[in-house]
Amino acid sequence: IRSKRRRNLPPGPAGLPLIGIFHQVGDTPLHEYFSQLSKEYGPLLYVKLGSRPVLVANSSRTAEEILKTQDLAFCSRPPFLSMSKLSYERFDIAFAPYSAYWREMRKICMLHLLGSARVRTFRPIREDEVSRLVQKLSEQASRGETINMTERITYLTSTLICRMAFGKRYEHGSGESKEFNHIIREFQTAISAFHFTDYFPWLGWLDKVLGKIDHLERVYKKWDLFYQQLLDEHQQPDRPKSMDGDVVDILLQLRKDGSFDIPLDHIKAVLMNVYFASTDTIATTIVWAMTALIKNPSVLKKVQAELRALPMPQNKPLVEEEDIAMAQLPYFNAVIKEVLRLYSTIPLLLPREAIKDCTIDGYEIPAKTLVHVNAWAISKDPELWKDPFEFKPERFMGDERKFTLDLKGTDFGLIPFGSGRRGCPGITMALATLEIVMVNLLYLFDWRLPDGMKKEDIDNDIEPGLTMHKKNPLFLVAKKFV
Ligand code: HEM
Repeated sequence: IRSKRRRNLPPGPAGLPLIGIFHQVGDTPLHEYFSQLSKEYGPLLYVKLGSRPVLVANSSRTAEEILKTQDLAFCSRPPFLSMSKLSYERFDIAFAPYSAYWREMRKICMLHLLGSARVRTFRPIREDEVSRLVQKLSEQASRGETINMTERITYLTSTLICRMAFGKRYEHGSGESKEFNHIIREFQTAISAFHFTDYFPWLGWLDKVLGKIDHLERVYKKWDLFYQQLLDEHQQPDRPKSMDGDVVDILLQLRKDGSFDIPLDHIKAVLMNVYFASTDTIATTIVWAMTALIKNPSVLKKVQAELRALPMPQNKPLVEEEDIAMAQLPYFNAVIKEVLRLYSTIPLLLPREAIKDCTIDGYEIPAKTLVHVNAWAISKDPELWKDPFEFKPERFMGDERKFTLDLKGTDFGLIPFGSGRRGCPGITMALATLEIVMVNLLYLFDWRLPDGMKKEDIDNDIEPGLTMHKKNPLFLVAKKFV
């Protein structure tokens, strides 16, 4: 009887039979499209994408309902085709369905890979890579060269994470580095590719006919080989002890101890998460930060003045993490928050799935509904944020409540790392990396636009995908300050 009754679903455009609202989205990024719809239909939106029912939370209150009050009902992930394939059929952390397996994996990773103590042990790698970056930038600065910041920063974060996770370092421009970049790009394209199976299951055969399944299989095989070689290298009996300590070593050691009793394929799935959840997100955030600062010279000047007042020993080539840990940097911290607010690195968080039928605001949400929390729209909500599209770190200064806001998902007006059971477990690693890179870029260099370019020429265009990449590279000119 219940299934025959019309459910009291949240409001939203009716869409067409079979395709829902797919045809209406066009080129508008999904987070912006949902945000526009919510102006008409309210903060809780229900639409169909193909035959898939989708719930979108567009306000801090509805986000809190999903990520906190009813977190347990909404803490699974949908079984999308590419994510499933590339995560070893969801035996990772990020795309795994809610289960005892996922809880155990997440607990082990928090304890051994991503907690503050472990993040501290990777400090020498962070400082070494940042000092290599500083060296490169100094050379380019002395020649007055225009620097492709997007390329530099992407290489930095990729190299950093590769060393921490895999114990590998590829020299910029080397054959190995080019090959690695190539398979990274293939992975990124494959994971965010559109598949009919996900939204139009009855057209799933088209994925096969169009060669999409074969392509996915090829990308999967290449990465499987890469992880297998890593595992083999790490298990060589003659591997020097001095090389121990990367994520592969930690996971293999836990497996040997018996405290992490999982097949090697599942270790590969975790390695995938660690690399792909970190590199792109951190690089993108730094590129947007530099974009915002070059477009807002008074903010750039103010944050540099705060950093340059740090008591630094003479002739030290780098601001180290120790120098930052001891300092009070309220304006710098406000700049980081404002970047994450304005640019929302992962605008719709990672998609969730309702585990069971539940009710929000009196509306019925069926089990298996795909759930998006629109972090981008929430952090532009004019009721929470004055002049929401302006870059104003000052909004986080002073004695307002927002000053103490901590990014960990306790204040639902700003949730760049999500919140609740599935919130980002890598936040400590992310913030430590963002901090050391940004402090050094701003302390050690003055920045300007290439000759003939005005700040109005820098666009905010974005690349479609889970992460909100800046579409066009950012070019800047550096001058060494000290
Ligand atoms: C600026 C950098 C980063 C941003 C903005 C970011 C943001 C996010 C967001 C929004 C989610 C989804 C949260 C949700 O569904 O509520 C997430 C999940 C996740 N992040 Fe991050 N992240 C960053 C860096 C990292 C790093 C450095 C790691 C380390 C490996 C990491 C590992 C993960 C994992 C494993 C998940 C899935 C968690 C789960 O499903 O249980 N992230 N991240």
